[in-house]
Amino acid sequence: MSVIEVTDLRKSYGDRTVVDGVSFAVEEGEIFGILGPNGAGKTTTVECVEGLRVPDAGRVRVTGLDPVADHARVARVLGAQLQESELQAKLTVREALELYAAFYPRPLDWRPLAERLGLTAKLTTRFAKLSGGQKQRLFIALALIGNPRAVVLDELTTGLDPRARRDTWQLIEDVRASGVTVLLVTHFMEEAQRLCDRIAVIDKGRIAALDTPAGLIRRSAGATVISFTPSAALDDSDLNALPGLASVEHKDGRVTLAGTDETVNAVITLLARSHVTAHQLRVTDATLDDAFLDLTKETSA
Ligand SMILES: Nc1ncnc2c1ncn2[C@@H]1O[C@H](COP(=O)(O)OP(=O)(O)OP(=O)(O)O)[C@@H](O)[C@H]1O
Repeated sequence: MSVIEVTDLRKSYGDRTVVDGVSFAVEEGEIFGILGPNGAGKTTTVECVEGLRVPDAGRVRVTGLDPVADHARVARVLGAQLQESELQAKLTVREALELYAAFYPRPLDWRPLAERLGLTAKLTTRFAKLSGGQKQRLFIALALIGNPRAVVLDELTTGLDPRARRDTWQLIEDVRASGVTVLLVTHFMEEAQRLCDRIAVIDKGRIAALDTPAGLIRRSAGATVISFTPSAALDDSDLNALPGLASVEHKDGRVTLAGTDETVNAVITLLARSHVTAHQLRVTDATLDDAFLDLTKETSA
């Protein structure tokens, strides 16, 4: 059984449909990413998983339980990261940990948890005095304190500096290594590429693609990019006829082609046949960024 199962989820606000038939399943021990542009419906989707919103249609199960009908039991198996505004400014780190531990029947011991998250030196510090990274670490601790099987982390690293973001990534990897399944909502491609086993790309309330990061890159047009400055002009019709070609661009005497490995081989053959030398030849893999733009471009046009 999957830890989280979402089947044909639909949710509208008034006459605006923001989640329009979303389905995915998160397996035990996975870091599963939900990636999408602003307003795509990511938060609404995970709030339905958490039982904070009631779906209009479709089915959501968390370890087989309905998050709305079985809200109390779901809250015990699914940890949720809190939004900043939900903690009182004067609460110390220790008080917050003790308070939240008291909500659960079998909480983790907060001391080793605080130690693991690098909060031991901050136990007497009030919430308002914590840095952005320390607050995020506390939110992770509070999401884990109930000893959940899975945890939802929504935009956890937004607003953090690059160092704090990297530290948080390490923590998320540690959380998974400790056996907790992670559902991660993010805007950051690099974060998704680095952390997630699989990613659902959500756009306008629908799943545009669901695959591993490498699979998403492979399936987008133009997974390989080749660029060079030709010693003599190449015939455009020859370039356009290259197999697997996704796009051709000419700029400042440089030719940039997006395509597949087949395109690379064919362009090399074409250059040799045309006796044209390719100066500063570069072949690079597309990034998840490129794949994301490609996967969401049809619906955003
Ligand atoms: N309670 C609500 N009432 C009306 N509209 C809402 C409500 N909550 C969200 N929306 C709208 O639904 C759409 C989807 O919002 P949602 O927060 O799910 O998107 P998101 O993908 O998480 O976006 P972001 O990345 O910007 O957080 C947005 O246009 C938002 O303005």
